[in-house]
Amino acid sequence: ATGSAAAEPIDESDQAYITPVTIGTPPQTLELDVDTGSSDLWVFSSHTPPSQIHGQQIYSPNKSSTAKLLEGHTWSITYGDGSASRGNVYIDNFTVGGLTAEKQAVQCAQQVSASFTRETHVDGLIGLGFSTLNTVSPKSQLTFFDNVKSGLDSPVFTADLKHGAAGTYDFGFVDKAKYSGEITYVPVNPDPGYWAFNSSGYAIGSGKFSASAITGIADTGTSLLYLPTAIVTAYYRQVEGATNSRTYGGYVFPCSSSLPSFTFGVADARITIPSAYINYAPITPGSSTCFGGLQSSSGVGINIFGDVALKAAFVVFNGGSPPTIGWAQK
Ligand SMILES: C[C@H](Cc1ccc(C(C)(C)C)cc1)[C@H](NN)c1nnnn1Cc1ccc2c(c1)OCO2
Repeated sequence: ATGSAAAEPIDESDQAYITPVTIGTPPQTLELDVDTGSSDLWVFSSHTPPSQIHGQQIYSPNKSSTAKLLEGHTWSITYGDGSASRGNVYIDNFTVGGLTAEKQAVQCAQQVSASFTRETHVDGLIGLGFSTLNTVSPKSQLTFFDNVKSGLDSPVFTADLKHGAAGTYDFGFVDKAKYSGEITYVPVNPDPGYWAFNSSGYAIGSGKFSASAITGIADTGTSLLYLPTAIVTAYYRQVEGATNSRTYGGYVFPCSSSLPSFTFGVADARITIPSAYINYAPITPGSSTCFGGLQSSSGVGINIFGDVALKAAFVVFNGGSPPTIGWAQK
């Protein structure tokens, strides 16, 4: 089996991407944020206090003839940006891009933080990290990918995210039409539960490539690219008027500044992020000060190749044994 689903940016800065899914019988449609950096599949639901719902679509298990409460199980997650949610768990049919997991654990929110309430377009998250990170207790649950993997033509899913346009998540196959050149695969360390891999170094603009092993995670659920401070300061040294703002929590610069591109290595392959992707967004709508799409990882604790990096490439998340991750230009 194979599947293919759209990944639509929720705003003009590609802060997050949403993918349509259907849950239950008859099918209820929600739009979820595919997140390879976490492993809980949770949704706004009929159990979410109305005061915490601000336009989101909800899943009502009591309207699904195939929903079954997972008795005595709860979940609670706090994300690295401080966002959080918790609730109970139902087992139901879950379909993404024409691919159905019959008995998917659908975690229903009974509480969401203000950051989720504020994001009216996001009805929940599909965690596609490793199932070891799932927070359901007392028995942790499998991700959608782990549930459908054995039935896929190939145990993979791919991300083709785009800047200001709809991209795709494919399941079970690698679409040759979506990339150019060759895909370079490198090992993944699944122990932390993320798609952790080593980048081989970086270059700023047309500068020379600096070889250095950078361990990071490929995270579709994070907007920006977070790298070691030394790399980030070297980058913004080349940007007129760039400052590291305590007020805005990172590097900002005049929106009119010209920015160098940023290249990162994957083994002997090179992925170049166009400068436009690093001019992330005005600090507030209409401001002439812009926030950088490349920021220091020192406050985050881990290097994250988020959407700013991912949308410059075609990425293969290979769930075989051993797991690997593939990167190609496009
Ligand atoms: C933050 C997302 C999880 C999320 C996604 C979307 C949303 C909104 C819908 C409200 C837009 C909130 C939260 C990330 N996913 N793997 C994550 N979950 N746990 N760690 N990370 C990565 C990290 C960690 C720390 C950081 C960070 C990033 O950005 C700033 O500081």
